[in-house]
Amino acid sequence: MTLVAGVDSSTQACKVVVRDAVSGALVREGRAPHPDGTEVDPPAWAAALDRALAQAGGLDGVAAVAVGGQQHGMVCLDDDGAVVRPALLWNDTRSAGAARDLTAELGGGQAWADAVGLVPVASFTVTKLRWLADAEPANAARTAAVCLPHDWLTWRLAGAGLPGGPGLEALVTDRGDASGTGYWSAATGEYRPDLLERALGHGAVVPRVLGPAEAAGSTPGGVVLGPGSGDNAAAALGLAAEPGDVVCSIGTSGVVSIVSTTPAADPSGTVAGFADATGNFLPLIATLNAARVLDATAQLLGVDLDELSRLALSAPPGAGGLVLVPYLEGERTPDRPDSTGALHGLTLATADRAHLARAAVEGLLCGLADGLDAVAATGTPVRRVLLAGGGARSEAVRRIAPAVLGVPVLAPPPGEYVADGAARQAAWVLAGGEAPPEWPRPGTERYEADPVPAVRERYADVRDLTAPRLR
Ligand SMILES: Nc1ncnc2c1ncn2[C@@H]1O[C@H](COP(=O)(O)OP(=O)(O)O)[C@@H](O)[C@H]1O
Ligand SMILES: O=C(CO)[C@@H](O)[C@H](O)COP(=O)(O)O
Repeated sequence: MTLVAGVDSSTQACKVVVRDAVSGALVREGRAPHPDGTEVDPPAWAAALDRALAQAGGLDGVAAVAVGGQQHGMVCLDDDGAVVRPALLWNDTRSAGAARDLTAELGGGQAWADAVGLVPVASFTVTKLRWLADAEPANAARTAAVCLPHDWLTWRLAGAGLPGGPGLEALVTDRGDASGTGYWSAATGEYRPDLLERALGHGAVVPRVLGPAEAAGSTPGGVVLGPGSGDNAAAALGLAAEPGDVVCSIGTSGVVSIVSTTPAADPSGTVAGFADATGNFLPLIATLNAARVLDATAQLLGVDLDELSRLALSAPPGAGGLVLVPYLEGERTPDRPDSTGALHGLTLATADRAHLARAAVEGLLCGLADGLDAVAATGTPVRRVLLAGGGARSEAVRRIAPAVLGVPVLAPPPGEYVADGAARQAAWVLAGGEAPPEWPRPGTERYEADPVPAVRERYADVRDLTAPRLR
């Protein structure tokens, strides 16, 4: 049996799956938590990967491994390959001002959409580089190379950091993750070094962009490395999503993405024109507030997530007019980095646990419903909507989603689809060929509900009525 491993180095944890390269059958798995916060020292990811791999039985007998990872995080390296400062993650909003500056400097959203298929918001790497240049010029000056979390972990697996290990020139990435930097275009397949230099103040080494099944070298032990990808592109691969398939992921981020054969370039900045991990495209919207809205509401109510789900399902659709605007981390879509969450519509009748639980689920889903409208407007007809991410383990989310989104949703069994996608990519690198190996598609359970447009209408009325964050 030939084994392959897939890694998901996501916001909250590192997950590893080891699968049979031919059948895709799960053989072993492991996971380890990541530190909290929106700034993380990359060695903490390497330590979590080591722990998760050890729990999964290590790479013994594994022929190939690939890494999927949270997108956009800014990993700056000096000439010797040492990390310059802790990485700013995708959900760190301190670069919101830099995003506004960069957008204005290039002449607005249309110019950025034309250049790289996206308009800067605080999540994208390019804005973090400008923040670094403005706030920490000495660190910006020391930065010789810039890469992303999955690129850095792949490079470490190749032996970087070990005596005689590879240098900066060996950094590699893939189309999926490169397309989230703001200085690589999914439409042209080319870097825009001028945009990186505009942000950072000088040029820097960037990872070579590999093809979807191109080997990224090997570990010192001889395990073949796949190019890896951003977590959303890897999830699409793990779910075997095809053009027209929408993946709605409820993890730390809320994501709605659609596999498409054509690149997207939305000058409003709502939809980011990313690439996928197979050679296609992945227009995507992301929110900063998804599963953790459920975590926070459960904590507020002093219940676990199963009880939160039960409470939410016991309240009526629309929660009697109670609306939770879920901007607990600020927000990216819509672009409100300085906003906070809010509760509207409190009455004696709605001031109870069940209504609040329902409002939390509906609030996060309303953000994703706006996202579904936006990705559907990019022109690729929506074939089906798949639910993924840790938050999809909530029965309330699965049952309320079709009412808020207005379409039936398909829920695959709970699983680690990002890590699965990375493992499938590793198997593809071994097998070669034009398409990834055919592994059995995850079965899905279909959830349907009568659409309740009033939920989104009331949400739209109040979502901008929030207080600014205290800085
Ligand atoms: N049964 C459940 N109900 C609701 N949320 C859940 C459930 N199980 C896990 N989660 C949530 O899923 C989130 C983690 O999801 P995951 O997709 O792994 O996140 P990430 O990829 O961002 O690290 C956590 O916030 C966790 O509370
Ligand atoms: O910023 C984005 C997508 O643009 C996020 O989706 C990150 O990629 C983090 O993903 P999770 O850890 O929440 O899965």
